[in-house]
Amino acid sequence: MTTPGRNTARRKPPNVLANAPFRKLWTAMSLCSLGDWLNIIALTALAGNLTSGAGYKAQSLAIGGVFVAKMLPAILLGPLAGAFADRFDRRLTMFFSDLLRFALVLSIPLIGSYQWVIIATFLVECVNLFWVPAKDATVPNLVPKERLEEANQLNLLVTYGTAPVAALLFAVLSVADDALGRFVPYFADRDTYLALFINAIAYLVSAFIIFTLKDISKTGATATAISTPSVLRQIIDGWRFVGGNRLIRGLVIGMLGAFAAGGTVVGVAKIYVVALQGGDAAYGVVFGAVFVGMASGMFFGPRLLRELSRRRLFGLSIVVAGVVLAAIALIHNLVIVVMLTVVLGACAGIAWIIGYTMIGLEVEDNLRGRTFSFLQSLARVTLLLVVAVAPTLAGLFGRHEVRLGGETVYRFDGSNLVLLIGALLAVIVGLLALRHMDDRKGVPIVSDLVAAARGERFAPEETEQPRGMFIAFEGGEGSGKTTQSRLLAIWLRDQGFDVVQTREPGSTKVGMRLRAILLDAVHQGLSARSEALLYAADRAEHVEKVIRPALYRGSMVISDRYVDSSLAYQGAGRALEPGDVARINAWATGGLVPDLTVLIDTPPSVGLTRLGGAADRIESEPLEFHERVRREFRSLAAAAPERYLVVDGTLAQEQISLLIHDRVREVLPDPVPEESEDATGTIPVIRD
Ligand SMILES: Nc1ncnc2c1ncn2[C@@H]1O[C@H](COP(=O)(O)OP(=O)(O)O)[C@@H](O)[C@H]1O
Ligand SMILES: Cc1cn([C@H]2C[C@H](O)[C@@H](COP(=O)(O)OP(=O)(O)O)O2)c(=O)[nH]c1=O
Repeated sequence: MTTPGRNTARRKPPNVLANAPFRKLWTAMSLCSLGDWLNIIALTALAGNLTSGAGYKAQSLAIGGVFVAKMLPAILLGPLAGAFADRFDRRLTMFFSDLLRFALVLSIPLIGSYQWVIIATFLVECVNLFWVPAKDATVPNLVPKERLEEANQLNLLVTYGTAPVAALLFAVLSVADDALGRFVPYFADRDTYLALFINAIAYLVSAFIIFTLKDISKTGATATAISTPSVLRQIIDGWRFVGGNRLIRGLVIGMLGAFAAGGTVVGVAKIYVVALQGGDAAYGVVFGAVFVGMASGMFFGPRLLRELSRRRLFGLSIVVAGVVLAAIALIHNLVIVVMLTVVLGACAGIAWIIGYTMIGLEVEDNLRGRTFSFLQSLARVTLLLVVAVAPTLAGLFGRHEVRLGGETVYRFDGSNLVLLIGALLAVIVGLLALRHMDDRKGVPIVSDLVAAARGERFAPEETEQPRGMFIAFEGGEGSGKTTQSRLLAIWLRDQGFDVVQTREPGSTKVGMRLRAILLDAVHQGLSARSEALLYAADRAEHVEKVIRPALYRGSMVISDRYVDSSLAYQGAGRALEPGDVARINAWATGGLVPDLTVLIDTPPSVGLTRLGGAADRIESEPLEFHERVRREFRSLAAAAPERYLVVDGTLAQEQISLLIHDRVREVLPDPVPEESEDATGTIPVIRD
């Protein structure tokens, strides 16, 4: 913890935990969260133990019952209690809630009947409905506004971060309970009691801390009123504005799929562990494994396979979660199941964090808060359904044995079935996400994965190159590029090709803005480097949004200017390092090189005089600049004659066209017969 004024003194303001009242509240919250998690694990385990003589079906249903009792109050009565809680003195509300929870939890082992487990669970959750909103409303009172986000993050950390701690603590406590049972007969065969006692004490300590926290305002009057719309309302409203966005819809469904996969394990863990001859300690370990995995997935996920498209990683992690879940369902070995559960949790965590981040980026600022609360409500309902339905379904299916010939018998119980169904769902959801959200269509996912594992981004080989053809026109000002590229487009269309005619800069939405900056004579002070970067930015958009998609469709793409213009104008004209200009452009275009570049070589003295209208920022450069540009174009062409056609721009338009056709005909996928030249004769002359 940070002390104000010490290591954070210089630039960073002090950590929110330096605020003593908030620190106290946070400690109480951490204890309660730990208690809550311990409570759910201990009670489901206890429900299983109390009904162990009643058969598989009754035992499963009993565990499902605890989950339902645990989650129902929040969904049914949440908003009601929220409104109520705001009218009372918050400190006393929390204090008495803690005392009540202490008494209720303590009564469970003392009474020791299944019915009371369910009733007490339900009551504890009803009390929680008062505690939580009182706590939520108190935080903004104790913490300055600019620290609120940090405080909320800390809240989230203890809410979920205490789960694995509680699970492991439970495992340790049930072992300790066994040991204690040898000396104190009361604890013998009462594996979960110690955990419940600790749980009760956590609430009691929290009550004490809250009681000493005098800074909590007495009523809700001074605080920002918090209104919590019902979970159902949030979901309906939320779907209205995110349902229309295809990407977000995919993300939400995928995230819930991942969540449900983790939830199935939690739901049937107890009965599955019993079937695998594991005790309560083993149950705690499996429960904890899900959360340890999730936490590490959320932490390492963003760092994992950096070169892989996030959308692909999202879909893949859900598919892998499904496959791992299937393995968990089928392999009857506790140690392997625990290890696989960590992997499953990690996959779910990766999917969750990627989805969360992507939604954060996609959704506009003013809708983001609502979207996240929608997501959390939906996750809660999904979890409720899964943890309640999973054990119930498992119970109804019952226990089965399959004879595999001879002595070998394979057990296939309800829990195996439920896990398999969960696995199937996750795989389907993951595959749908991969198909609908893929941003690297045409690139095999395996090659992408192998490259990403090596820390590289996979660039398609020659054989996977787009089917279309890319022709660029280059040359100085007024050399006739626009005229000739249009004529070529018309000629190719006449041959039946699908042609996309485009130009640089300014062929995309962003590109048009960049063009305005680049060519407006007003921006005289633009530095050479930023000019080069802006042209490269325009090109990156152009390649990704226009050229590549067209090439993948099999179209002919004709671009008026491309990378060579930057090499000539920014490299030679502005005297930037040619290697640098080439590198940023190779990066911007993902290495896309034209199949043919037509250089219309015209002396600047001729070209510039052909232009009408006011000169733009580049046209108004001195003649010497344009001479350098021309020389660079020519030397680029000379260096790779197989990819260039250099034509004399002072020839007549028709002559230039014929020269271009001759060369293009050679490189076309289906050679165009000479007679087709007649078609061009009918084309009207194009004037600018
Ligand atoms: N071969 C040519 N001979 C004479 N004028 C030409 C020729 N090609 C084009 N022009 C004219 O020169 C001007 C500039 O041509 P344009 O195709 O816009 O060049 P660029 O796109 O290279 O700036 C236009 O008015 C066009 O009609
Ligand atoms: C594409 C590109 C263009 N330019 C300059 C050259 C041109 O003067 C201008 C493009 O203007 P534009 O009006 O399209 O002219 P033109 O008909 O001559 O192609 O941008 C660069 O300096 N670097 C580049 O990478």
